[in-house]
Amino acid sequence: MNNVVLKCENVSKNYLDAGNTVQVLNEINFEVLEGEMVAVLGSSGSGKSTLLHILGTLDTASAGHVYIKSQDVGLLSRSKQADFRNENLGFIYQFHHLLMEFTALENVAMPLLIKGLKPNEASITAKALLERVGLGHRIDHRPSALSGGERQRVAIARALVAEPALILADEPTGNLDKQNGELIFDLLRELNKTLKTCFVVVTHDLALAKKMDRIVKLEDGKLIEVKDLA
Ligand SMILES: Nc1ncnc2c1ncn2[C@@H]1O[C@H](COP(=O)(O)OP(=O)(O)OP(=O)(O)O)[C@@H](O)[C@H]1O
Repeated sequence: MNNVVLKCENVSKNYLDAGNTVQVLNEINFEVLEGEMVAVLGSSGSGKSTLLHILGTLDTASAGHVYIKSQDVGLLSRSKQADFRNENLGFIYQFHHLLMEFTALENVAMPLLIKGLKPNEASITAKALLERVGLGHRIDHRPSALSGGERQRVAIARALVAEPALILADEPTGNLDKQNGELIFDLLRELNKTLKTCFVVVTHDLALAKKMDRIVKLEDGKLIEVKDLA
């Protein structure tokens, strides 16, 4: 039987805007199975980032439940949610929040140190992954000495290094040229195949979406399955 890694049950999100309630997400029901890569499409303002933040426990739903590996994450305290994120989730965001005072290697090693690995082991694993994303020659650089695309690849390596069950990505290849975009997608796909890592990827890039196992689209607060992408 397929394992459900992520499940949204009647998830809604409202914002109060100048005294009016705006419903961005309207009773979303959604499942991601172990080993699935799912693309989330939707026009600007349709709620893609809002949904991704709720799935990643970085924001709370106005109603409904999010289960990750059967845990109702809304029932956890803030500090338990942080532990849960470190243990189970990886994030790839456009504004990647690298730690500016640390090198690329130290940024990527950080999740492993938090997990309790010895510095030497963390460093070896982080270095190998930085080489995989084409940054073997940049490991000792701080983010300020890297280009936007290089920073993006450091952030991707950091999201992947601890081998989380679920990776939430917002335009993961957005800042990259075609060649590096393909390199990153191939790496994500390899991780997906070897470790059955799940991906939920928000993107406007239809070519990237078509490479996923499944495509969904946010429209008028609802999430709909897209069968054929024109
Ligand atoms: N804190 C907030 N307060 C009020 N409204 C908000 C807030 N955050 C988001 N919104 C509104 O919710 C809607 C969805 O925003 P969201 O950022 O999730 O869209 P998106 O699909 O990710 O857009 P884009 O593709 O442009 O990044 C927008 O209309 C936005 O203005």
